[in-house]
Amino acid sequence: MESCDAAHPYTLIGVLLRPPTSAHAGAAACPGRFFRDYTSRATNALLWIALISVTSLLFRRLARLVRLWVQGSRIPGPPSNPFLARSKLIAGCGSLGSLTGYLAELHETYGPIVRLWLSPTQLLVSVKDTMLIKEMLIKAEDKLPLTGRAFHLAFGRSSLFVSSFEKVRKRRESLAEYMNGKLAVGANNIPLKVVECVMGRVDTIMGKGILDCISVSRQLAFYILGSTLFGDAFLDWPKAGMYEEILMTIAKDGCFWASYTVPPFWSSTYWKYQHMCKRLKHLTKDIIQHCVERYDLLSQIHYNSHKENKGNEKKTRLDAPVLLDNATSGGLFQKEMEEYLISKEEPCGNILGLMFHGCLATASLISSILTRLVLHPELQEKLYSEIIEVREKTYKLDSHDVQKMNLLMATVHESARLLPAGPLLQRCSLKHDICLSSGVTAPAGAILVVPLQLVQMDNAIWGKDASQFNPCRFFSEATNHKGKEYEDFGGSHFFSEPKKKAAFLPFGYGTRACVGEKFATLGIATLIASLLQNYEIRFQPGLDNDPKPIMNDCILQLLPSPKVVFVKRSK
Ligand code: HEM
Repeated sequence: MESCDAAHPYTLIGVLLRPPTSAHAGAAACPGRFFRDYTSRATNALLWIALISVTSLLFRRLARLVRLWVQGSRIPGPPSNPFLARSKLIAGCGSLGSLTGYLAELHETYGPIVRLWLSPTQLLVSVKDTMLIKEMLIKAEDKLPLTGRAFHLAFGRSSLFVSSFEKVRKRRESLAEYMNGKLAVGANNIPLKVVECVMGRVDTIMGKGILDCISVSRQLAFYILGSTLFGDAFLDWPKAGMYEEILMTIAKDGCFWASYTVPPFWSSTYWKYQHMCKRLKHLTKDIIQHCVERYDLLSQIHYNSHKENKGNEKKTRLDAPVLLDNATSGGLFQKEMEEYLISKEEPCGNILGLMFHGCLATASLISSILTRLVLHPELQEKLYSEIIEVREKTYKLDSHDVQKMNLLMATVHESARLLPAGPLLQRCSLKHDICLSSGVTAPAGAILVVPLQLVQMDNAIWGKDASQFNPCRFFSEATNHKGKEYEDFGGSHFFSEPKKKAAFLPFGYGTRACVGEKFATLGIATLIASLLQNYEIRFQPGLDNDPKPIMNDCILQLLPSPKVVFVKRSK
């Protein structure tokens, strides 16, 4: 008989090779030993399983990395070792002023597709040729995981702005339908109310001191989007100012904190950021509550859920805000609103994400337009005449009338061309390699980008004056169609040349293109028309304003925000 203390082969192979009889005999002779034996073997087996899983995971990662290096090295680009990538990148961007400047030089040397190592595990592939851009933006369906993480960290669970296309596909479809239908109608009425609301505030701010284009644009964007999503109740919501401030602060830091793979729990600044995100969520719940009280949403939802049983006809509320009106008709935010009302814990991720992206992008475009208008008083006068001409034939200015204003629409497009919301359109394909018709294969996981400023200001496509502000370049087709209403306005009707059309990408293109393009274009144009109809925008007198755009190599720098005044027009 074996002693209880006898040495056992506590290894996987040992366990497998051991004759079963001895174990049974030992266990029968000493019952405590059976359990000890059993526990040790189970622990051993678990450790082995863990070791094998971790090793295979590491091998898979290593294999993916080697694949990335091999495939990356086949794409044209500067000869660089992925391990020395960061220092090369910093040197390249430093000497040429920005990443876009560096990419411009690389495209000049290596052609329309260029690779650049950002770190040993991060490969950036930049595409500049318009046909290849289209192909890439259709084939690459995912966004960078960093984007999804930034939204998730700041706003919580969401079914929009998530990295994987599979996860956003359904929500995108319902949102697109909603935006292109109801919001386009809502855009008719909102801007004038927003202009009145913001101008009331602008008068107060001007009384206190100086007003700059960026802060006015932020307020306009914030209120136009807020009142579109939440209804008129948003305009008199007392906490709107605080909401805007927190939203903008979170916008600045989002990507920085999301860049940590493990959240930096040790940093007090991180907790301050988290605290701010929490406050924003509370404020979102507050505005929903405010709307609920204003429009008696609860009874609407209740009424709605019982209407089929009772056979009642649906009541139409003409004054209902888009969000709430939509809630009653079973669309966009009904799920969020109902979940919130039931659980009181709904993080409102989609609402916050839309407010965040919509406000930032819309504010940037409005600011770009206002700056052009102050710089070009003659354009302002022409636009005013165009607005008055259309206005005389109509009862009240709406988005259908605005589509007839060719110069105004061209001004919105030209401003978007010269200053897109971000310097790069980014995509990636999480699972599959992307094979392009040029023969280049971008490996799965690579960061695929379109350098927007280079494409939208390419002399070869837009002509020698590509970097100049000239709304008339969009006119070729618009003038031919003068007087015709653009039912399907999507930003492309002005172009007669397919090359230019393909090189105009401020709202992206393809599978993950902006869902709010039509709404934003029409909403902003209607807003600018309402603004110019009532006010003239001028430089603040007595200040040293030099807002001329700066050209650095081929890259247009951000416009400085000129200090402005709004002068009421005499009717
Ligand atoms: C001037 C205003 C705007 C600009 C310049 C803009 C621009 C963009 C761009 C460049 C993208 C990425 C497209 C791509 O990767 O191909 C995007 C995505 C998106 N935009 Fe906008 N946007 C604006 C306003 C809005 C508004 C007002 C909304 C809705 C309220 C909106 C909703 C979205 C959504 C949901 C996505 C994400 C699509 C996805 O990831 O699947 N946008 N936008």
